[in-house]
Amino acid sequence: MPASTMDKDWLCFHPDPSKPRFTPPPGAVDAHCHVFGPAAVFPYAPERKYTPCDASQDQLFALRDLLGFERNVIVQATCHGSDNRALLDAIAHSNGRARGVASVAPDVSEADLRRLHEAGIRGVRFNFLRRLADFTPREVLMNIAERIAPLGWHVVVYFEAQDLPELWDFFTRLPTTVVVDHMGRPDVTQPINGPQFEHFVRLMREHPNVWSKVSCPERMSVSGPPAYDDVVPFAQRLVETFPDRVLWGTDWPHPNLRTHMPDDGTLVDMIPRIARTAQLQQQLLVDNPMRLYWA
Ligand SMILES: O=C(O)c1cc(C(=O)O)oc(=O)c1
Repeated sequence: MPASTMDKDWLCFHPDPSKPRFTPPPGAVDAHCHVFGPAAVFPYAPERKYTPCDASQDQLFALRDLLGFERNVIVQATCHGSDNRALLDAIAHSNGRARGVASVAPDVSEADLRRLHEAGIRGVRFNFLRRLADFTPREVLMNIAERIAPLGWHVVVYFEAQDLPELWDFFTRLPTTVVVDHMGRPDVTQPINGPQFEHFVRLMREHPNVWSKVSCPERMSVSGPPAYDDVVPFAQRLVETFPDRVLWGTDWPHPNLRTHMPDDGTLVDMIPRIARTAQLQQQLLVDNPMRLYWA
């Protein structure tokens, strides 16, 4: 099978997203999105767990403009492993309007880290979902975290809520800002004040270096599109409790969705439901991501 043949059941991103009704504030940042390939130029990693459709930097930048955003934070997708070339090329062609979160190999050199910084990388991503990445020992990850800390970078962590108890000690020992992808993937059929989500809120309350992305309703919702009503209270609670430690992103091109592909315009229209004042929207979309990525 050629390297670029996408998985049989792969859903490609929405071909024609709507223009949102909500207008983001000037300078808004889509702080979680990816590029895939194109594989002919930037091949997918041999150790990848999925083969997606190509989703290029030009398509990402066109979406950014359609949605009314000014900047992107591009997060290394697991299908590219620790080969960050597609990500770096996208940042290089963004006219200063993109920064990135990379994946790095344990033996990455100091010189490589400095080059990544020059190229616009401001964090590394650790993935704890076995369907996406192979297990890496905690001490190996801790060593990477200790080496990126002096650069002022942060660690982005992706895990599912049921794994937080086991990961708690590791997360709370990290020497950097820690940014949690997709609210720590709560089971939104459980109560908002039930033990699972309370545990995550406690992590953020007790550890002021922990931030959360209030992203990916399309992944968590059981009630489904276009409103994703069941996810709203979870995101709203984090935005209102920790207004200076939340980020928002589209998650375009939405890897591994199986049931439907969201209209990205609809996702943007959820923002005023989760950040209900102009002040909260300004923090979520502009002030917080600018502090973390463009300071
Ligand atoms: O849930 C996922 O499948 C997923 C995958 C990736 C990735 O492969 O990098 O990134 C995400 O933010 C979410």
